[in-house]
Amino acid sequence: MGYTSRLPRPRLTTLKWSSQTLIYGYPNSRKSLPFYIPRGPASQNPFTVLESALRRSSSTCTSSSSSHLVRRFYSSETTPERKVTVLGAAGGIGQPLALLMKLNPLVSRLALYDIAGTPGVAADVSHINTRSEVSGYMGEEQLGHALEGSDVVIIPAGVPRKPGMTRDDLFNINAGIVKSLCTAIAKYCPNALVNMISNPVNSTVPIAAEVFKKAGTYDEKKLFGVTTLDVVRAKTFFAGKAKVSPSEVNVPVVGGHAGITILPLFSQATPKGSNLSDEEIVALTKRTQDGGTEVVEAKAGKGSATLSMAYAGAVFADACLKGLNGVPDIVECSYVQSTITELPFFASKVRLGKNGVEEVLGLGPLSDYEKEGLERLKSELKSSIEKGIKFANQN
Ligand SMILES: NC(=O)c1ccc[n+]([C@@H]2O[C@H](COP(=O)([O-])OP(=O)(O)OC[C@H]3O[C@@H](n4cnc5c(N)ncnc54)[C@H](O)[C@@H]3O)[C@@H](O)[C@H]2O)c1
Ligand SMILES: O=C(O)C[C@H](O)C(=O)O
Repeated sequence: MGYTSRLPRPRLTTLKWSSQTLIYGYPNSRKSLPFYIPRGPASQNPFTVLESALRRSSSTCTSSSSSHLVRRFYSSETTPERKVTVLGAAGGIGQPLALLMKLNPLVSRLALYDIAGTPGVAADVSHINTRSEVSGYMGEEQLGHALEGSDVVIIPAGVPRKPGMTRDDLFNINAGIVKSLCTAIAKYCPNALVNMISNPVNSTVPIAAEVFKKAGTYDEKKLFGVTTLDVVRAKTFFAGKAKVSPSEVNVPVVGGHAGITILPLFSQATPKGSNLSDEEIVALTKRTQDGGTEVVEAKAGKGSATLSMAYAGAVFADACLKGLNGVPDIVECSYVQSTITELPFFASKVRLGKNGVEEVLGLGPLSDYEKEGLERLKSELKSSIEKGIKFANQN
């Protein structure tokens, strides 16, 4: 693949340390592409504005981390070392997500992996003077290096939709990609938290679970389908109608991540008192369910949501890192193994902690409209889960 195939022995090695720069490259090869990794002091971190935005919206549903605790965990002296790996890092989501993770002061090592194009993305992102050391990996033979020692693995690898397609139409290509990436995760970083973005999420998460079970590494607390973009959309659309600031809104979104399986619970939206009519709630629900399609159609064949997804992915990964670091009361919606309905996987609020999922929270009181929506989504979600499980065990 690309430049790696021309290299004698593509083993990344630390060639030189200085107080500012770590140079990764290939020993004895003048052709190798060194990555210059700035190691500036945390005080130069330009992330402050984005950091506070992430902190504010990191409670998709709720977060009550006190500001002094957040400050303590963000200080460079006490923040633990955390490695984050992005698989599919050169893609439409992968690139802005790599940027956002480079801006996150909780990350000390950022590994960027793709089947093509990673050296350029890694070199580019590595010039940003924030805490983390960046390294790029390309081609299957480097996947293990990308994953080793990782605390959080984010997976936006695979093909996106074009107009007229459902997310399930991506299954034939993306199921195999997810299966092989998860096989490598089981081998190289079995304890990492896995944030699955690749569609169809309703099936790719069960595929990942089956792969981990076969490898003997499955821990249901560590596998997440990223449904944060549904929450981000629900907040934005609700705020527009209720004429409040989107950053003040909280709306849980439950179920799954495709069409009617996306169920926003506007009856639980805060701030309360918006007095939206039943018709307005129905329209907001439909717009949230069709949010992905709205972007796919607007992009007219050039892919699906990338920038808003990178933002949502960064918010969710940030919440996972805070949980790992022991920040209390980190609650996000995510598609996880669940017993809150009869379905084995279901999206709901989850409390994140040092081991991943600390608690899967219940649905709370539902309106009659939401109760109907819940019953309506179950058969589609069930068959997407079964399709994923069958694929993982047949292939
Ligand atoms: N969960 C969500 O809310 C959500 C939102 C938006 C998009 N998505 C999904 O995310 C996925 C990626 O979307 P995108 O717009 O970034 O697509 P993209 O085509 O722009 O990028 C995908 C990247 O994956 C890489 N890739 C392909 N096979 C790989 C492999 N085996 N290992 C590593 N990398 C590999 C490609 O080289 C490419 O760089 C799609 O499946 C899309 O449907 C999910
Ligand atoms: O809609 C898509 O295909 C991408 C993603 O699932 C989204 O919700 O934007």
